[in-house]
Amino acid sequence: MLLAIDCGNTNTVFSIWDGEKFLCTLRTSTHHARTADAYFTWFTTLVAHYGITPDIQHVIISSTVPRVVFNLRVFADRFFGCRPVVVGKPDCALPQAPRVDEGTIVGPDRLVNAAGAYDRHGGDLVVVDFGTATTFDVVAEDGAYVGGVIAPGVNLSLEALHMAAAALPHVDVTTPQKVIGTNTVDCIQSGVYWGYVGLVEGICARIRAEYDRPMRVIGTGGLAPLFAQGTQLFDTIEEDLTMHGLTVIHAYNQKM
Ligand SMILES: Nc1ncnc2c1ncn2[C@@H]1O[C@H](COP(=O)(O)OP(=O)(O)O)[C@@H](O)[C@H]1O
Ligand SMILES: CC(C)(COP(=O)(O)O)[C@@H](O)C(=O)NCCC(=O)O
Ligand SMILES: [K+]
Repeated sequence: MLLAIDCGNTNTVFSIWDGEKFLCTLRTSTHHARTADAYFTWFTTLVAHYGITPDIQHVIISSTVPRVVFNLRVFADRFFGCRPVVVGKPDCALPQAPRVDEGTIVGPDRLVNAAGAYDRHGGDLVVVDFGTATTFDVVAEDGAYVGGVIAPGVNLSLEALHMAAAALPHVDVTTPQKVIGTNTVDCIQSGVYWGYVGLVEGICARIRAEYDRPMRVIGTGGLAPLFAQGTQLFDTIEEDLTMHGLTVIHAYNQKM
């Protein structure tokens, strides 16, 4: 069995892959100070709760936070006796090398999204990932990551508004009932929700115009289903896309 770990700037997600399906998906906040022992205590408690007795032989890690990788490596080594594959490190091969400016270190999550999306859909894609940042990853005809767009994430924008304006409260993102808010909270929710719908529609339209070939748009990340309610933009929403990409890259490295 494979343990796939996707560490974002906000959340770290663990999924157990038995070769055919994911047995479970566990989520914790991202903390570089969390020790290998703490990961294991949390992990064993939750898998027992789900009635799973995993037999982990392999671990693959993608992390947008470099500092957490050390403790995750120790976790893999100490508890599963294996050396993890870490996406973005020289010893992790990718099915298609990215084509970007020399010296650019592409976020591993974006390389993983590209590999997962290409495996499921073929090339000529935009993957929109609603994470801490909202990222747009362009996947070429041959499956290579060829660039994209990074925009501030939805929750980051809400937090910035609350921090900068003395009279504005912190609010959660939801689908507003109306565009014209008649109280402060509704006004903020409308601004962020419809602002983001406009942002993703506008950026994808411009990507399509510049790319000059038909492209499909795939949405992923925690907030993707919420935004899919407000636009016809997405061909599909796949919440497990990053995890799927990790299984694809792991299988590719096994064959090497
Ligand atoms: N279903 C949800 N409803 C509301 N907020 C969510 C949901 N899922 C994720 N979030 C929030 O969206 C943001 C991005 O989450 P996530 O996709 O886990 O980011 P990352 O991969 O960058 O760690 C976080 O602030 C998280 O709390
Ligand atoms: C853009 C990101 C911060 C997104 O991270 P996330 O929202 O998943 O936490 C991450 O992919 C990153 O640090 N990228 C490095 C720069 C780049 O991809 O070009
Ligand atoms: K992201």
